[in-house]
Amino acid sequence: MPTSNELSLKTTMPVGLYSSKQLYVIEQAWFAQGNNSFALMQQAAWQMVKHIEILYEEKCLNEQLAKQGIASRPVNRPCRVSVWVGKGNNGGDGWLVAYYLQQRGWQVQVITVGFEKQDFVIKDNIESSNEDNKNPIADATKALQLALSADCKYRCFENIDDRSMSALPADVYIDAIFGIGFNRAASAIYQQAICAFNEAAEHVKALVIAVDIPSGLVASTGQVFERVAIAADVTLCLIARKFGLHTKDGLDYSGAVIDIPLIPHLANDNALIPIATLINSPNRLKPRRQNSHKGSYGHVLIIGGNHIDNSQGMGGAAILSASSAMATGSGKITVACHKAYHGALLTSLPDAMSMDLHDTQGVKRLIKEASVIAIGMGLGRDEKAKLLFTEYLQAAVAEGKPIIIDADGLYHLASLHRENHMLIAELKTHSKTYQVCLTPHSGEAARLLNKKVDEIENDRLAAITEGAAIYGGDWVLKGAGSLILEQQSAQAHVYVCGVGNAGMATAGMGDVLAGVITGLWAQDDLKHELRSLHQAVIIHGLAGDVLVNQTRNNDDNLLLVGQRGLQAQDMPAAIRHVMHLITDSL
Ligand SMILES: NC(=O)C1=CN([C@@H]2O[C@H](COP(=O)(O)OP(=O)(O)OC[C@H]3O[C@@H](n4cnc5c(N)ncnc54)[C@H](OP(=O)(O)O)[C@@H]3O)[C@@H](O)[C@H]2O)[C@@H](O)CC1
Ligand SMILES: Nc1ncnc2c1ncn2[C@@H]1O[C@H](COP(=O)(O)OP(=O)(O)O)[C@@H](O)[C@H]1O
Repeated sequence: MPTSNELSLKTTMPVGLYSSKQLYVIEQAWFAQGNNSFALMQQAAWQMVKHIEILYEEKCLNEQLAKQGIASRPVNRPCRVSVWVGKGNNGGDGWLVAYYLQQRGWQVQVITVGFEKQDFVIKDNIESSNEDNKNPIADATKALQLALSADCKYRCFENIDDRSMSALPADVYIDAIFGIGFNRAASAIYQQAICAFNEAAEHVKALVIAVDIPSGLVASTGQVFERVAIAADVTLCLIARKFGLHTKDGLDYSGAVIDIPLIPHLANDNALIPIATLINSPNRLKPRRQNSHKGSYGHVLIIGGNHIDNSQGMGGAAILSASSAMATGSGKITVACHKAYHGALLTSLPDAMSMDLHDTQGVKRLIKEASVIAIGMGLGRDEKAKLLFTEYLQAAVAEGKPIIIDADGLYHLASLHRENHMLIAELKTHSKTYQVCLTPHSGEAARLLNKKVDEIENDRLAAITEGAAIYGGDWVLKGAGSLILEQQSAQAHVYVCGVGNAGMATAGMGDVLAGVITGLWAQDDLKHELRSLHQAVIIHGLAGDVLVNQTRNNDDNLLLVGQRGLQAQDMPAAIRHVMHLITDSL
């Protein structure tokens, strides 16, 4: 997570993200050219060993610095590694890593999971049986045989009560139980092994390194079943970056990701276009033209902030969206909210104009004038609110306006879809010519797609794709590693947001995002890419990161603030700061 000072300097390249299926296609294309699969496994393992040694060295150095000079790296004993292997090729990688580390002087213990006794019978004709090609020996078996022939010590994992698993306190724990072949909830023995691994590694404060992907994490979705997965400090990602490392649970289990690309991507077909692109940096903005005026930066209309039957009030939602749109630099803002909030609006944002949400003629006149319309934040879910939503959305479509639909607007949209209301088809047609954006979190997406929240969460990529196909427009599926689907360009593309933090899991952050999108879209002095949806999501995430890294001056005391207690109302100042940092100087 960058500090605000680093932010101005740090630009990272977008990274293509792939599914397991694509990874297998890349490998097969390589083998089809006559390249040897075991040689690839050896190359993978050898490169990983080099990384493991460097990573362990770095960890020791950092601990040494923290303890002010007290060396923590073992000086009078070998480094110790515990390598946990499963039966697939990921386990094969693990056996070879163990073998090479032992050759490098490490004290090695392999813990096997899911093996039978006969798996460990030493075969002395591996090379010859492989050469006849009738019964080629699996790469993972060859790797195991090589390690056994070099006398690598191993133990079979029995169950979680087997305390001897932690008998060898290791400096480094390597996870090679499952790789990209993991695709369903693990059976009991594997679950126990994963939990035992995590417990033992934590107990001895070892460096935890996952081979290719942490075991228990599904490479194509980022799903973890029942929170059972290896919690890695570092993942050594082979061949190509996996989608699941960067969204949903992936962020909690992968640690730092280091790429080991190994081979070129030879397969030359559409199947190998990355399923998504990870982005961490916004596009840079040009300074404003000197000869410009407020009209040059658009007029935003926020429709929301209702007060339902004199009880529940949601004025803050519209105010947060408006302040955030203003912080991005939009020229003019009007908020159509309940009259009860006009005072609060003008107190916190005197720059905004106000309109009574229930003055339908007045609001429709504004829809005509505005450059972008955001609707739904705190609009309410009752029938009266639904009528307002329908009427205003119809007007915005009829006027050919860019539209952002968020929060309660999405609730009503789902109802209209169930009723087969013609507005759904009209909105979809509208989205082919004008910018339209829907910004659901998983709960809202579930309603829009008439599914359970779990179904959405278990395959977020499938959910966003289905949503965009049904309703049209660009989509943000919010949450850790938000997905952004843009279909305005010739080919729909999905981005994964690589910035932002869990401090942003707080009420009002979505209203802020809707404001950022609206504010950017209004500024048509910016080129398309600079006010794209992914640009808005990145700016929003970076603003959240700036807030949790800032130092606050409280009287004379400098206070470092973190994720807990982050408030949406602090976001506009941070957004403005990010806008400044990403703008080239004159
Ligand atoms: N090809 C190459 O040369 C290279 C490959 N490389 C390495 O190979 C890795 C991919 O290997 P892989 O395809 O063998 O998959 P992997 O994850 O090791 O194991 C699959 C096994 O687990 C089982 N299984 C799955 N889910 C399960 C569950 N929930 N509970 C229980 N069992 C479950 C599954 O069983 P099945 O589904 O077949 O019933 C199968 O037996 C990749 O990540 C990289 O590390 C690199 O070395 C580069 C060169
Ligand atoms: N753990 C997290 N990591 C990164 N971003 C997050 C996280 N939790 C929430 N956010 C972001 O904060 C915003 C929350 O939106 P939402 O749930 O709609 O809030 P609200 O409805 O209260 O305004 C989204 O942009 C989301 O991506």
